[in-house]
Amino acid sequence: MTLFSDLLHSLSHGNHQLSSSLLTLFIVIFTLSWYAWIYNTNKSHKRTSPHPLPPGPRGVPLFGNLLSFNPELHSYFAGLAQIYGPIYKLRLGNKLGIVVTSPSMARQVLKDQDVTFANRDPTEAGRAATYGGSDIAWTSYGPEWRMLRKVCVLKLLSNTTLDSVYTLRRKQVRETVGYLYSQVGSPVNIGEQMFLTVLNATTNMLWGGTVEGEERSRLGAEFREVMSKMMEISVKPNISDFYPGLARFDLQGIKRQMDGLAQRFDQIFDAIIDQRLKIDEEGGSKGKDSKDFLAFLLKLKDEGDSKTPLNMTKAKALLMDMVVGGTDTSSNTIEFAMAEIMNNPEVMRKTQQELETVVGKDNIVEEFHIHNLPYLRAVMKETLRLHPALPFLVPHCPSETCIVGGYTIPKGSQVFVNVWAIQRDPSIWKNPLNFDPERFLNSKWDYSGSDFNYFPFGSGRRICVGVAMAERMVMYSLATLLHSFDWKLPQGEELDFTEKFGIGLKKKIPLVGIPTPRLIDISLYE
Ligand code: HEM
Repeated sequence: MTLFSDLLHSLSHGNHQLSSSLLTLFIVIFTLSWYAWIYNTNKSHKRTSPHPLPPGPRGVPLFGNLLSFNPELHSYFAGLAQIYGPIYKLRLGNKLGIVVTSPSMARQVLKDQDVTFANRDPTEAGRAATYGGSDIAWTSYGPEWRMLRKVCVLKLLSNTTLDSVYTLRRKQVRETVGYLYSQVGSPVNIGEQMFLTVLNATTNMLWGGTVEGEERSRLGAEFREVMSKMMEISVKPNISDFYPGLARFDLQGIKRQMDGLAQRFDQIFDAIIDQRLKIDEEGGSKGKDSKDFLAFLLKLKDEGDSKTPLNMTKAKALLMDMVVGGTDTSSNTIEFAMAEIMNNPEVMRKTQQELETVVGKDNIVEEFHIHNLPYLRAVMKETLRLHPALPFLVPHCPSETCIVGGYTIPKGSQVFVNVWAIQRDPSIWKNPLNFDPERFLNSKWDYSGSDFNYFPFGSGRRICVGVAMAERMVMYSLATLLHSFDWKLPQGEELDFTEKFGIGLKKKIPLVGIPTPRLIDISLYE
């Protein structure tokens, strides 16, 4: 099944059933406009630049290259790079896609011309989910984005703030340990448990000091439901993204569905914010003590910078980024790491040995321990080399026409940097498909994005804003899972590492493992 057959399927089965005559009319109009678009881009580009467009596969009228797309885009794009080279173009309906697959091209995009490429072209669903694209991930480079980024880096996701909300993360991780202990000897879906752990830990950090008890569980469950529906919709190929002229018709009803979910999400936020303001008004000690991201944001909103104020909509969009940006990426990384560790008994042994030395078997892992676990850190780095959560980063979009690798990249193109393929390139990495954490022990590679052979969090101005939180959450969860339990596969099952491309990269077949307790004192599981 190709990516586009999904799209045609949803068109014909969507709520907006198109009559065949209307569909024919659209096809005729858009075939003509597609030819006009190709003619104009080629002509204007030949007139203004001696540099050609990058090479690329021939497309068909109207669809461009979309019809031949394979849903596993990360490996499909890597395969095309073998034919067309480290930079090539794809026609995505009426849009131009540029795929970059070498460290030198990535450097030109993310470092040498960082400012030009520091923009985004939000999808219709992404825009609808984030208050019209008012969050960090979709806002284009400029004063608004700088203000949001500053709030995140200096206030919400700084080490000081993350330290101050540690108890809110810890609470969730300890609950998960308790749950796993109750499942000892039975198969557990590790990815699902980690998704819930990270999501609950994140919502705890967002508003965990504001709502308590049953109310928190109820809001958490509703939030989870809305989130998972949003993710489901976000991965559907949307005709409005490939033919912006058609966006206003929302032919598949994707924007309408996302608007509905965003509204539900907004109501949850409003309820929590009201509660928070009520606590503040009452002036009790609870309000003063409840340090969570919401408390930080509301304080910042009042103190804000007058030129680019942080209004309530942007504050909510920021909270949304924390959840969407942080949950799937971190939990998929933990799941892949666990799969690789379970597949490599020597890696499991070394990891547990390190934990025994640093934490001891009569103690539980605390987050501060992670600074003294170099081997586990190397395991996380190696996991992100082989399985980067966002294999194309978040696509970049040049604000003006520019030259990369001697080719013209027109303003407004969608640029996909295939970090997945670069981090598996045999000309860069020895035995690239082997899981070998040792290569990261005492190595120069880190998450700063300064080396274009290894940059799982991106590089330059748009580098992931949540690196510090991701590192804490992934390391702390892995350390806890491996310190508290031994893990084995259910009888007769084999590990499968097939990856599935969606909002990010995840395991196609969920990892199921059977936990056995390692600690003698059962009170350490409470
Ligand atoms: C293992 C976990 C994670 C990985 C691998 C990851 C990776 C990335 C990557 C590759 C980008 C795009 C960089 C680019 O476009 O050049 C990104 C952007 C972003 N990430 Fe993460 N991320 C992770 C966790 C998190 C967490 C925990 C948060 C927040 C709490 C977060 C928030 C964001 C945001 C807001 C952006 C957009 C930044 C911008 O456009 O300025 N991420 N992330």
